Amino acid sequence: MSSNPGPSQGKPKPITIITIGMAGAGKSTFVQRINSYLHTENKPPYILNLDPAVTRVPFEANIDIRDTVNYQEVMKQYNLGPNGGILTALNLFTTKFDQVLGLVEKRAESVDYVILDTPGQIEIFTWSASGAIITDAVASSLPTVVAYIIDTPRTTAPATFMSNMLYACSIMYKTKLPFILVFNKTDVQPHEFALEWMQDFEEFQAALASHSGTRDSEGEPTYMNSLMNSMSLVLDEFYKHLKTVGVSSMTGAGIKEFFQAVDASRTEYETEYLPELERARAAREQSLRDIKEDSMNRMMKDLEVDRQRNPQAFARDHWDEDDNEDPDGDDIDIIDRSEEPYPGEYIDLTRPREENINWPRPV
Ligand SMILES: Nc1nc2c(ncn2[C@@H]2O[C@H](COP(=O)(O)OP(=O)(O)OP(=O)(O)O)[C@@H](O)[C@H]2O)c(=O)[nH]1
Repeated sequence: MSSNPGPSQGKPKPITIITIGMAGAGKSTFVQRINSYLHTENKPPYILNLDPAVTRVPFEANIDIRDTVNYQEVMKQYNLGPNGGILTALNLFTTKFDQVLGLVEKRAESVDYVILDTPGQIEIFTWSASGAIITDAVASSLPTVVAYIIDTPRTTAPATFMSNMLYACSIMYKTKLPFILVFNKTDVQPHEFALEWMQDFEEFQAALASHSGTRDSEGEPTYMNSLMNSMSLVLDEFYKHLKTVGVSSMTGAGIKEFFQAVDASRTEYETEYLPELERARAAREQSLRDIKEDSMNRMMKDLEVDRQRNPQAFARDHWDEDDNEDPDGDDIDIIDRSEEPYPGEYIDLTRPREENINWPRPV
């Protein structure tokens, strides 16, 4: 695994797009659309399908999880339901992910974009250990951006919109990666309403108030209504860190703008994510060094206590460098007990091996 995803001499490293979204949001159709766009731009991408349960993908994946793990077999063998089967299949595949990354890195010189299509059940990727391992492995090797696909026609109700944004927010803070909100299916429903709600929380609160069911029988705002009002203020901060694009995976509208957002994310990755990653790496290494040093200090302290308690023994045991010279020339002092006559043998003290030994008897 490469440890330097930063800009190098010559061709910049390919940027990885991880597509995530609720079931039916249009991830696969979107991947197919960006794939055909990149082909027309003469920049064919490298595609990974990570959905083991998908029956048909509308694109030719370079690496397909289904070639490695048979999800139906996993369900049978491990006696699992569909979601457990998908999760276990993804876990099994993750154990081989270093090979996947090796293959991707081999193609780094010839491709500009690597695309990951993830399982339809969003939580299987976003909240599983394997999803986190895959995301971290890719992001520590190549510049990476998350494309969060939203089903725009199904997000026009303020409560649904809020749930979707909270989900996106949690993924963004979990991965800490550059994040693009992709409002898909704009051929059916333009996404301007969402932009207005994101730019001005009062617009969102007004939309919320105009929806039925937001007041109880006494005319007071319901608990949900108050909660969502407050959340809209909280999310205001989250919206500032986002790029948004409206696309139609059906017609291809907005795809060019999507790639402008992706290319802009490279800078964000290099200036924000990468230094954070290197800081985390350095902190981890420092903490390992600290643990080692602490153990060493404790061991030396213990030795010091022993020396003070028993200075004569210490004087006898004093390690003389000259005494330590190995006549054979190989400086190994470790004793191999397996050379002894009865290595590791259980000794039954009640039946001494040599009869002439006078074992003390209990009185
Ligand atoms: N009108 C319209 N329909 C779309 C668009 N994108 C996807 N769809 C439709 O939305 C449905 C779901 O699309 P998929 O690409 O299968 O969605 P997905 O998120 O990959 O689905 P799962 O992986 O099963 O969760 C399909 O019927 C698509 O034809 C779009 O931009 N416009």
